[in-house]
Amino acid sequence: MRVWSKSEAQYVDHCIQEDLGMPLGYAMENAGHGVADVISEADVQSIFIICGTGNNGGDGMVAARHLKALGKEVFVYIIGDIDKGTSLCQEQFAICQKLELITDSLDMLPTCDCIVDAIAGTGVVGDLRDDLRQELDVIQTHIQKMTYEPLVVAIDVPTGLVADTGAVDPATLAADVTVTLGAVKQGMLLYPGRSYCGTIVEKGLGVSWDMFIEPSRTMYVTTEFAKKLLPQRIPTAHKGTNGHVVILGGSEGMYGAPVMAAEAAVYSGAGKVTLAVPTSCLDIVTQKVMPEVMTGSFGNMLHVRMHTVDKDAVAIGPGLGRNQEAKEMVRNFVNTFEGPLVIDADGLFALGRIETMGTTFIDRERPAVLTPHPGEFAALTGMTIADIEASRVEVAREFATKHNVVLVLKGAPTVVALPGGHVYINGSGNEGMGTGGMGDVLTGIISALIGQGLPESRAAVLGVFLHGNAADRLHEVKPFGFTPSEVAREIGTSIQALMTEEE
Ligand SMILES: NC(=O)C1=CN([C@@H]2O[C@H](COP(=O)(O)OP(=O)(O)OC[C@H]3O[C@@H](n4cnc5c(N)ncnc54)[C@H](OP(=O)(O)O)[C@@H]3O)[C@@H](O)[C@H]2O)[C@@H](O)CC1
Ligand SMILES: Nc1ncnc2c1ncn2[C@@H]1O[C@H](COP(=O)(O)OP(=O)(O)O)[C@@H](O)[C@H]1O
Ligand SMILES: [K+]
Repeated sequence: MRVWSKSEAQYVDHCIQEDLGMPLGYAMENAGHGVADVISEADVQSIFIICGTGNNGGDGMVAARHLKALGKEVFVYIIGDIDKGTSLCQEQFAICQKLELITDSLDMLPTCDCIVDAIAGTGVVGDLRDDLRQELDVIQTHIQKMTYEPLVVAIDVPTGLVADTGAVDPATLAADVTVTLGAVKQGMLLYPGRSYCGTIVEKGLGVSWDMFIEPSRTMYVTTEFAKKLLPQRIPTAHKGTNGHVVILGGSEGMYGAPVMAAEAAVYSGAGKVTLAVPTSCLDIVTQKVMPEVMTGSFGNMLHVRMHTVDKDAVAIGPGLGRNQEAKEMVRNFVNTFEGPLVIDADGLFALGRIETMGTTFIDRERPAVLTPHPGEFAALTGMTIADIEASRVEVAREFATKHNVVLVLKGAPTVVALPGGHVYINGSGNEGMGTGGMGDVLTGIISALIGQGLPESRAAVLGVFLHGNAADRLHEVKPFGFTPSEVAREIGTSIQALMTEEE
């Protein structure tokens, strides 16, 4: 599903008029009609529509007209000075006035079973002004006093949700349904914004927009989308064609991380998996790991090279430790290994600031996959975690393009940014995943998918989705307390569910 930034929404708005010569009112008519369709499908009879004086308010008034025509009781309440509104908004206001839909008080709001937020959409500039905040607070108080819960519908975005970042004004009304126009806005998929949107329904503008903006620059990864990324298995597939994955990790006291990564690779369909650990860890790791995983050890770079030469995917980092020796080993390996590579956890730590790696990543023919959580990404970039979280899509995009890597910036939601500048916002996963080892499992999944022949970009996007989807299945049974290993064991079921998903 395509995701729009605020500037893309505004650019489409511009192109509809300038390039197509189509009056924007046509798009508004479609938008408002779409909103009315959604509301009319809900079991509500009386609708209180709160409109601003921009085009979002215009959409609200178009919806009002359609809902009235469907026999609903409709009230339109305007916030702001209509005389200073956009011409389209004024035009719709004049019609609504003649239809006697306009009310100048909130008195009827508590009698309605649906409240529509058409105050503002992508046109909000800066923080909400205090006068609007006060109006929203009054509306909120009215809603809270109601003896039943009205259906709250937001048009395009809930007013005060920042369309690019997902930041939300304290006065923003939380919606049960957000009818978004053209395409979902980025901030609706990012927290805290995501919690304010309720169910997201996309409605078209009556015109295709993909001739104006790149159709795939930012995508939301849904089940239908992920299904298209699955690897195909030929009937004659054997362990040689399904990829040999090597996990390099482990250190004294950190045996679990590489074991979980290796086992996740097995559960994700790798043909063969070798877990290579420092010599001192070999015995204990061999006892711990499932029998399907082969084990090996390394004491120097030569051993590391022997384990990794000609392999189909190599992941470095889980549980490797942070001592100088480990750090040098990682840097040396990353600087010289040209095969398919995933770097996670202590492997990322060893890189330090990404600039210290010179042109290592830029020179690679196959981009490396880096899987940092925000803390690790902060160490790679020198940014604060707060700044990363405030614009995770844009910082991920910039990093991936600048350094020629597939960046998996983990979190809620995880975003995958590709060297070409495309970003995939993951649509699976849940809060039950916040438990040690969950990232190690993801590393194993992505490595196994690369080993099965998927390009790094596709493996990362699909791997992140499958990881979250497997956890979502466990979450249905228990909200938290499921383990990373259980998530790994669920991957096959997630793949099966994707395969049988209806188009
Ligand atoms: N994409 C498309 O192709 C199409 C898009 N369409 C629709 O157009 C919408 C965008 O419309 P837009 O650009 O007119 O702005 P919009 O969201 O109504 O906001 C303006 C209102 O917000 C207010 N306001 C602003 N800042 C504020 C603040 N800090 N604090 C307080 N108030 C503030 C501002 O008040 P003012 O500052 O003028 O007093 C005014 O009332 C878009 O979301 C979608 O719904 C469809 O109609 C068809 C095709
Ligand atoms: N609230 C959440 N919603 C969705 N995914 C989450 C959430 N919390 C954690 N995750 C996922 O769990 C994984 C945790 O990875 P990481 O922090 O590297 O764990 P570890 O270092 O313990 O292996 C990431 O893939 C992350 O996206
Ligand atoms: K709105």
